Amino acid sequence: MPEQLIKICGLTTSDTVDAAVDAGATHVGLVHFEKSPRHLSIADAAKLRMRVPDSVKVVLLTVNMEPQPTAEALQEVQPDVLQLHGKETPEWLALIKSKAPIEVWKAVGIKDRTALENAARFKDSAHRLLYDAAAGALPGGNGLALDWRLLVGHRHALPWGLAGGLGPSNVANAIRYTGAPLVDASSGLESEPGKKDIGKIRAFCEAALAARAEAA
Ligand SMILES: O=C(O)c1ccccc1N[C@@H]1O[C@H](COP(=O)(O)O)[C@@H](O)[C@H]1O
Repeated sequence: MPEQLIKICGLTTSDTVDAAVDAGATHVGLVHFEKSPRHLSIADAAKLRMRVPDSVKVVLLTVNMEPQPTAEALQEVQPDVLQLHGKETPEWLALIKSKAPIEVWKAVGIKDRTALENAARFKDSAHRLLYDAAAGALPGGNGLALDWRLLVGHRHALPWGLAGGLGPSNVANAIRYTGAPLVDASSGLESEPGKKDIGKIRAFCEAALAARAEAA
């Protein structure tokens, strides 16, 4: 049975990074986007990154950031994965890849079947697609779920993950219903915008791992 991948995103403190690692997250996400309540400076992201053991991957999330500053951020933070959560094109991804050979995930807002099919345009430029609800007030991190029914039976062009409105109470159903190999949550694990709740992080990881074990 493949491992259930779990990404806890928008972590901003040492204790919540440690809690995510201890709870079984396979990926921890650090957001560098000034409009986000989860924004970290590159220097702070680099400091938090140092706490994460090699067994857990660090994902740096940016939104429409130009390739040159992106390359500089990658150099400083040394993440394992770059998650692009804006309107970046396949050409943009290719340019970033030419500057820094790193795993690149493209987040795509899914409002209908056409949007899901169009995500295949990243087939040669991304390593993974992350399906999220179509943008709300922010490009992501809005706690909005996409219509999971769209994913059932879909032939994915790349490895993929499910984001958008996930939390401890719905992640098991999301895994059962869609078979998502990776689940990603941020605002659903907070007590207020930007403040992660350690109890919710633990409950999310436990529910995701139990759902995957049940499917075995
Ligand atoms: O978390 C943010 O503030 C954010 C800002 C800009 C783009 C993406 C952002 N978060 C990512 O959005 C998805 C869904 O989040 P949620 O669970 O619905 O809150 C996830 O990948 C977040 O990391």
